[in-house]
Parts: sequence; C-alpha cells; structure tokens
Amino acid sequence: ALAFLARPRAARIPLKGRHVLITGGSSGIGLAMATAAAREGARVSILARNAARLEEARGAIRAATGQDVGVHAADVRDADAVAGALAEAGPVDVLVCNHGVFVPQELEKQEMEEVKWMVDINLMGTFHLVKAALPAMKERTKETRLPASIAIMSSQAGQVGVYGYTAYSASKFALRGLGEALQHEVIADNIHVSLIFPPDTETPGFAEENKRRPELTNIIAGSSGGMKADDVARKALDGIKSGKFIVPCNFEGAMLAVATAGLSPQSSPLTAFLEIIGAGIMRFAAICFQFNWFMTIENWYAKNKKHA
Ligand SMILES: NC(=O)C1=CN([C@@H]2O[C@H](COP(=O)(O)OP(=O)(O)OC[C@H]3O[C@@H](n4cnc5c(N)ncnc54)[C@H](OP(=O)(O)O)[C@@H]3O)[C@@H](O)[C@H]2O)C=CC1
Ligand SMILES: CCCCCCCCCCCCCCCC(=O)[C@@H](N)CO
Repeated sequence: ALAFLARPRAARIPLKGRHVLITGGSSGIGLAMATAAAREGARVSILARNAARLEEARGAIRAATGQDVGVHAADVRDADAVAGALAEAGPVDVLVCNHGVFVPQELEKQEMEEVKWMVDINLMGTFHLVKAALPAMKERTKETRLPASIAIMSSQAGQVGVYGYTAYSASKFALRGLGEALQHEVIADNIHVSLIFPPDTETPGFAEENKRRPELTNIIAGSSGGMKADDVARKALDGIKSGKFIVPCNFEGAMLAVATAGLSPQSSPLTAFLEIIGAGIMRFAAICFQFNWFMTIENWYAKNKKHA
C-alpha cells in the first residue's frame, strides 16, 4: 500500500553535466559539497560575500578535482544582488541554499540586531535565492526533461529547539515550512525539494561559534555525534540525488527524522514504513532525551547559583 501512496514519486536526479549552484560554497559544508559535486562532473557555481575567499575556494577545488568553478560575490540579504548573480551564473539544475550564520546565546542576552541578522541571512536569503532561480529552473526542466532540485541546509537545531538557539532554531525551523509548501508548488515542474539536517560539523564557522557557545548549548548539542564537513557533504549530495525530502546525516539524525516526520512528503515506501513503525518508540525516546536535557539545565542552574 505504501508503494502506491508514497508521494512525491521517487526521482533520480543526476549531477553529472548539470549546473549545481551552492551558496556558502567558499567554506565548510558548502565548499565540501562544491568539491564533491565537481568531482562527480557537475558544472559548479559558488556564491558567497567575500570575493577573496571565493577565489581561494576556487583554487582549492581546482587543485582537488582539476575542475574550474564559477564564483559569484553577493550577499543573500540583497535580492537584487542575488538576482544579478543568478543571471550571471545561468540556469541552475540543482540549487543548494547552504549559506548560513549562527551565533548562540540566551535570547535575554542576545541583541535584537543579531537575531534579525540570523533570520535575514538564513531565512530571507533563501527566499531571495529561490525567487531568483525558479523561473529559469522551470524552463530548464522542460527543456532537459530531467528532474531538478532545490536543496536547503537546515540543521538538527531546525528539528528540535536547543538552549541558546532561539534565533538560530527559529530561522532553521522556518526553512522547513518554506520547503514543505514549496514542494507542493514545484512538483508539477519536476523539481524536488530536499531539506538537510546536519549535527555539529567541523567547519570554520563552527570553530567561530565555539568561541561564544554557552556550556548548556554545548552539552545538549553534544547529544548528537559531530561530523566532518566531507561526510555531511556526501550525505547531502546522496539525499539530493535520490530526491529525498528529509535528509538526515548521522544515526541520531535518522532517529530525529522519524520523531519529527510530521506531515512531510515521503517518496520512499521503506522509510514511510519505518516512520509508521517507529513513531511511538521514537516519541518515547524523545521524552527520555528531553528528561535528560531538562535535568542537565536544572543541575547547571542550581550549581551556578551556588557559585554566584
Ligand atoms: N557547522 C555546523 O555545525 C552546522 C552547520 N549547519 C548549517 O550548514 C551551513 C553551512 O555551515 P558551515 O559550513 O559551518 O558555515 P561556514 O561559516 O564555514 O560557511 C558559511 C558560508 O556561508 C557564506 N555566507 C554567510 N553569510 C552569507 C551571506 N549573507 N550571503 C552570502 N553568503 C553568505 C560564507 O561566505 P561569506 O562569509 O564570504 O559570505 C561561507 O561561504 C549553514 O547554513 C549552517 O547553519 C547546520 C548544522 C551544523
Ligand atoms: C528521538 C530521538 C532523538 C535523537 C537525538 C537528538 C539529538 C539532538 C541534538 C541537537 C543538535 C543540534 C546541533 C545544531 C548544530 C548547528 O546547527 C550548529 N553547529 C550551528 O551550525
């Protein structure tokens, strides 16, 4: 029955010879995805703000793969700049909205300016990209008759709220709403949406984040095992190629995907089956995890009051 019901229908989205545009492609997960996609024979374009870092990334990708990538300097907060960069890059087959910023802090202490900055880049930036890329993408799927993809980089903090991440989690949860609604709107054009949910990943951005991370954020995020950027990139690209809507990256991520399946699209009958069977068990696991987190928070506050 699930083989009949699962929607949208499973798709194979090839990368070889196709145009893959990756935002935040000059660093961390984006750079790892750009390198892996170039190695698979895709025509790769990367977009970020800093032109010098883009050139550096282009050199690193050329050294690793022998392939040249297109570079586009733009701030995703600037809709006109994004539209200009996409016009320059040409029609896209696989759009990877991976750019992102993250500064963890308790909301009470965090400046509203910093909250808005995260929402503007992580959420509004993705709107600008999709709006700019979609018309040419649709034309292109008509021409090539091949399925296309819009991939969005969320985070496990976009599946569960985490201490210190009010702004960041909000921006990443929001991408799921965008993605679910967008999938309805673009399926008629054979475009598949993928949401990627990595755990803590070793990247330059993560090294910066760690300088300011509250201890409780560290402890709770540590419930999910850390990963290397190359391994996240591999999971992300495999998920995109098989047209998966939800793309978990590690074992805890697979559990989170079942626990938070909700009403998301599911093209795999097997995964749908696991979600149905796992729902009750994973809800129980989730309650155990929350018990643990709340105990940790309680103890931490008790201890720190004593020292105050
Ligand atoms: N590392 C981690 O632990 C995890 C990361 N993620 C997500 O993965 C994505 C990549 O993270 P990671 O590789 O660690 O990040 P990095 O900080 O290493 O790289 C971020 C990239 O995004 C670009 N970028 C940032 N702001 C803008 C902007 N306004 N306009 C255009 N480009 C921008 C940066 O270039 P420039 O500054 O030059 O613009 C850079 O290329 C993010 O969305 C992040 O939220 C999810 C889970 C865990
Ligand atoms: C039901 C079963 C539950 C399974 C375990 C749940 C574990 C949840 C851990 C949440 C980790 C959040 C990391 C965010 C990383 C990130 O995005 C930042 N590094 C910024 O980039």
